[in-house]
Amino acid sequence: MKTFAEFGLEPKVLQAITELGFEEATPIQAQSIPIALSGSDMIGQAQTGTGKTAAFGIPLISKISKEEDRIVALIMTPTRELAIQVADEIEKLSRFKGIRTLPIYGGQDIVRQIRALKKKPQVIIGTPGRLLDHINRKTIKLDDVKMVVLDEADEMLDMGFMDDIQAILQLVPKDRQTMLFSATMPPNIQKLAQQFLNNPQHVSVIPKQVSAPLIEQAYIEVHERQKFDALTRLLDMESPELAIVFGRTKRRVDELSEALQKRGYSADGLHGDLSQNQRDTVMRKFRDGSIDVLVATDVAARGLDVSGVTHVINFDLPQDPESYVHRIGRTGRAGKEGKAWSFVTPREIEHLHFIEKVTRHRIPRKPLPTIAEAIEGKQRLMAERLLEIVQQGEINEYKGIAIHLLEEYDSVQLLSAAMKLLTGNKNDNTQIELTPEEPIRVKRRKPDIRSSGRKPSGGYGGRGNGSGFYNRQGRDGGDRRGGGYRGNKDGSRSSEREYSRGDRKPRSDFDNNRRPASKKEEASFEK
Ligand SMILES: Nc1ncnc2c1ncn2[C@@H]1O[C@H](COP(=O)(O)OP(=O)(O)OP(=O)(O)O)[C@@H](O)[C@H]1O
Ligand SMILES: [Mg+2]
Repeated sequence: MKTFAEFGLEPKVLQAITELGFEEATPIQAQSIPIALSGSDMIGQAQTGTGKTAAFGIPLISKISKEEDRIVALIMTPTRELAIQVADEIEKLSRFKGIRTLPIYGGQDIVRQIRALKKKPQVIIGTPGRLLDHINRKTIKLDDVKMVVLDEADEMLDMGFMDDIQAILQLVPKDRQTMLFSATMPPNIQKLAQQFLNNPQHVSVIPKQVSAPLIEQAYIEVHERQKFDALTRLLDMESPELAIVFGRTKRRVDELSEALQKRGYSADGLHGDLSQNQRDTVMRKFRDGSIDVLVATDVAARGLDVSGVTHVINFDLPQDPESYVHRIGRTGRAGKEGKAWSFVTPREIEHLHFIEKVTRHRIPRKPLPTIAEAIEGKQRLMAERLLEIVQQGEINEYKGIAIHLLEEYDSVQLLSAAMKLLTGNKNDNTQIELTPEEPIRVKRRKPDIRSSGRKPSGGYGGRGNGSGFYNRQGRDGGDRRGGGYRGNKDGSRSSEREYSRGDRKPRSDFDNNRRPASKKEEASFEK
């Protein structure tokens, strides 16, 4: 293990790293930091939650002078939430050095961004669409950019950002340093790397399994109509500190977060159709713990780092194994443990096996939590909360009435009644009906892709899963977005992607007679 002092970093950067509580460099950091400091281009791959942000962030800020009054570094991320988060981490890393960072993303008032740009930030972190918008308006100039980072590059291409990224990179002076981080290395990423990276060094922390080892995975077999009860029982049984529940569609996320709220859970939803203000508010609440269940589409699958996420629940299975890996990677981060549960309908078992095969990890089956287990979980939580309050003290004003009650009633009875009062805040009788989702099926992949194997090192080797999945044919972003998105900068694309992953039109063979073909649903598929 390497300490950060061994990289020869300046004291102000070291001090910030210490304040962040980082003691040793993670493997991807140990390998990337010296390469990035040397000025070489690089391509990095490592498991979720292993500190890739600091792996490029530390060398990046180390190479910037405080006196600089132009944009010298540009970081691109696929989603707005990620732009904010990465900006935040870079800012923390450079707080003693005093580097100015600015996140730039769609959905935010452009005039406000232009005003912020006048304060001469040195590092810009943004989504490609909005960045290009500023470049075209000449409110962002790239003439002095010396470092470019593409974070979650494969995802950006999947979202249809290839043209924008190419347009941006063409405008950055050629003698820059470029760092590309990507979970997978499909041909379109390789093409991008060939086109824009100069003799890149590959850093691939090759794990035995694709997903982070600290995540305990399990699945529960449920019928579509049992899913909601299964979820509430699971939440009660496990009482997560913070949980992310992934739903397949925006409609699903809306219905589910509303249903959870009705049942008394502190939950809220996140997807690409919400206004930027709503998205920011939900994320802020989740980060500060004022909501403890975040219901989200895949917009939250990549890169998001919220400490305290103890559980990820796939209410609906994702279409792609790679999306599964990213979703569950929202827990089990930075050396902490986490649990990932997936609901699988009987018709999706084959798809689950496919995910197991690609991720090279057997996912054990667990039984549906019983009502008794759910109640027990709730009681345990209440008992914990009671004891916490006892330890905190500050209950003197209740002691008088307590003594008075104890003179007349039995202590066990009194405490039980108090617990009943505490646990009874959830309105379990509210009828909940969710619009059913169609089951996910195994997508037929070209046989040569799955059997191609991968090169463990030195090439575009993927993450070491050995299945060749990470080398599969690229789903070229360019033809995903269709013709009509231009001028509707990156916000709309994130929403398109939410559909393109799993929200296929309902198939005629899916429960046609049970499926209410509501207008809302149809509209949501047409968008
Ligand atoms: N050396 C370190 N020691 C301890 N914690 C660290 C270290 N480096 C980073 N972290 C913390 O680990 C968490 C995960 O880091 P980060 O978000 O960069 O992971 P990632 O590899 O980019 O994950 P993902 O693939 O999901 O994007 C963050 O909270 C970060 O502050
Ligand atoms: Mg990341």
